[in-house]
Amino acid sequence: MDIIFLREVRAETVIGVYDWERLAPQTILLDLEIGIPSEVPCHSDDIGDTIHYGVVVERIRQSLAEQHFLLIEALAEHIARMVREEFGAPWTKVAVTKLNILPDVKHVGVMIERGHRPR
Ligand SMILES: Nc1nc2c(c(=O)[nH]1)N=C([C@H](O)[C@@H](O)CO)CN2
Repeated sequence: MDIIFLREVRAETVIGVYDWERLAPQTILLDLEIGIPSEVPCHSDDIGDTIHYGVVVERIRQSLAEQHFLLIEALAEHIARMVREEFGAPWTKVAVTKLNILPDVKHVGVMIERGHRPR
């Protein structure tokens, strides 16, 4: 399967289980791998045959501005579902990273995989 990847996408969202985290949006980083349904775009050279990564990023940022989660697990699941249901990806891997959350820990995060990844 051919895979589009996006590294360290910055997004603003309200996320966290504690009251102080619900007061204002924080910056998170997203890493995505998105399986593309076919090899057609490699031959057609046509954006209409693939998943437009710019549109994916805009959709995620828009959604996270409107929808808020307590857990990074739930946020990752939301993104994975959008990527699969709205963009037709058969498989995706989503990592969510929170910055400067724990003392003496650079980053914390979660990584999930959803869908089937053919060989
Ligand atoms: N497995 C998780 N553990 C924790 C989460 C989370 O989303 N998943 N969140 C928090 C707090 O929101 C934290 O970011 C602030 O201290 C704690 N543990």
